[in-house]
Amino acid sequence: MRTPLIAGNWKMNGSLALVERFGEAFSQPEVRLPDGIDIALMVPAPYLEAARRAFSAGPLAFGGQTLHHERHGAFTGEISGAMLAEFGATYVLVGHSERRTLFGEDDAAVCARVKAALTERLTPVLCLGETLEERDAGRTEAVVLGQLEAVFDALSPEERDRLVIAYEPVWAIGTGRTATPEQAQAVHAALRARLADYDAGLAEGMRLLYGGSMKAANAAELLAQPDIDGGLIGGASLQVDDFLVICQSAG
Ligand SMILES: O=C(CO)COP(=O)(O)O
Repeated sequence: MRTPLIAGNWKMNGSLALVERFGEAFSQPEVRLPDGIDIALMVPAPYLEAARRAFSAGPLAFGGQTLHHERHGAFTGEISGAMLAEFGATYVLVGHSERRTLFGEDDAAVCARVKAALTERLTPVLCLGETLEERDAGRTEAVVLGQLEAVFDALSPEERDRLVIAYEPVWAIGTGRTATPEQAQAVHAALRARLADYDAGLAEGMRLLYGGSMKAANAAELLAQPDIDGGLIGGASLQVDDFLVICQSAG
């Protein structure tokens, strides 16, 4: 059995006050969360210390949204995995489509960042997804499997076991246009089948999250799919009540 993971990606949103609000809301004794799920928020880097304090007593883990592949050096504006780990982060997103398209991260850069995260004992959440043009051209599987292979081919079997994968169709991110449960399940099944080519145990244990306009109203039917093991949530992870409902849908 795979432990579901509900992860919020705040992107360049939120505030110190929102970190506090989440910390308080999730540590209330009357809050009912399913047993045996993992919950994490990927906060903007300036909020890491606040997250460390506000989430310490509750069920929320936290992580970064990207990292540089070097530990330190003359890379103005960048953040290293060592720094994330120093603040108590346990996860880091790698290869989010916004990083790929807006900040020019190619497969080689994504791969180097995954390796850097693993070196720091962070759990990389490797993000994959096709654009609308690629889907319309019938290339969805080729694109996402290519993104998967670009990283997994470069890792050892022990390293592969330590990743989480998030399938986020680019056309569903921030658009309100969610993939149908069937569309998402089909891609997740293809990803798991490709992982089985590496190793059956790897495929069985790998957590595959869906992301792209997941919200309180559609989380349950997406999370009910056999190969969807959690969610990566943008907009709805900025609302305490919505995020709570999504977490409750994972039980
Ligand atoms: O990009 C996403 C999470 O990483 C998804 O964002 P939305 O949930 O806002 O569509």
